[in-house]
Amino acid sequence: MADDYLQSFTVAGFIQTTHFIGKGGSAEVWKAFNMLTGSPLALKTKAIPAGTDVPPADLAHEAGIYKLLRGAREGFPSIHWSGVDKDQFVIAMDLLGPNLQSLKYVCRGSFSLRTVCMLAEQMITRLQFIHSKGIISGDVKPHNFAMGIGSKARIVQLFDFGQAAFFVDPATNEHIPFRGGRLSGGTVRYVSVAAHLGHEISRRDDLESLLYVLAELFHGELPWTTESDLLRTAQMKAGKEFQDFLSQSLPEFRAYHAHCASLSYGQAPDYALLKDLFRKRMTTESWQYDWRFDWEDGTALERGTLVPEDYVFDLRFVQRVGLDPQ
Ligand SMILES: Nc1ncnc2c1ncn2[C@@H]1O[C@H](COP(=O)(O)OP(=O)(O)OP(=O)(O)O)[C@@H](O)[C@H]1O
Repeated sequence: MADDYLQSFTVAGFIQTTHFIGKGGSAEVWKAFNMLTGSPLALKTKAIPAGTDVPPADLAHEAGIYKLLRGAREGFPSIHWSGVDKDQFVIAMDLLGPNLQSLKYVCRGSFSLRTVCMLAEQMITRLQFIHSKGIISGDVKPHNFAMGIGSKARIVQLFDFGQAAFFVDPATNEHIPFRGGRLSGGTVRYVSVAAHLGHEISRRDDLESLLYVLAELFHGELPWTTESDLLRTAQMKAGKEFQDFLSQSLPEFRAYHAHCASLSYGQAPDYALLKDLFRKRMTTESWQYDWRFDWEDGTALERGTLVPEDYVFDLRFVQRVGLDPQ
């Protein structure tokens, strides 16, 4: 690992960074630890313009969203500290494990149906929770779901609320009115058809994006690729290409799509109906919700995971180097 990936600075007197993890749209993320407890942390940082102490609006907004999600039983990184420290704004949160995009790679490009059903249960529940707080993600993608670490290693965590928005007006407690002519945020590959059209997005759009994510995790690809331009991607999602794709896909995905298509702009999705689609499949196949996903147990994958069998502790190797008493 290059030296510049090993960087150490302290924040708020009790947090010390150890490594650079990565750079997002506008912020940097660091691996760190709490110097008082030793517990691992991740820091999201953004420089403040010289001579000011005004927090950057986007990161301050994200910190606010995390605070609103504090009541969740599980599934979101906890915030340990946020604020201005020296010349940067910092959010200190739980360190997460690998995201679903990396895990898909480890599983050679796609997940088994059992893993997709178990993921769907947790991912729909995460969206249901943020929606219950009046928040929509606006950027549902495999990179924004990561596994926890340690005792949370089988719990899917939703993170990165850089594009999150409120769909309930705090002044009136009403759903925000529909508007057109909006600039589409999110990630082209997964945004809803309405977002492509510049419509204000709502809860149904998060769930539509999740359908694209689940379908890609299962099939390994979607009809549109990174090469398809914006207009072509929108046409494929709304048109025959996605219909054809669905017709050869799982009945669960077809029913899920039909539900999304039936929702009006301000209507609450039927989360239970969506979860039931995958629960029924788990029951029909006599699969247990043991949360042992493919990356932990690759036996349901045709070609196993990328981790070769030789990594498994091998007694013959121990004998060869003379460590075995016999
Ligand atoms: N709490 C965390 N623990 C571990 N890694 C994290 C954590 N938060 C973010 N990361 C990683 O840091 C990198 C940058 O994170 P960021 O949240 O900015 O994501 P991004 O999706 O790249 O940003 P954007 O969507 O704004 O372009 C990503 O690789 C992300 O997986």
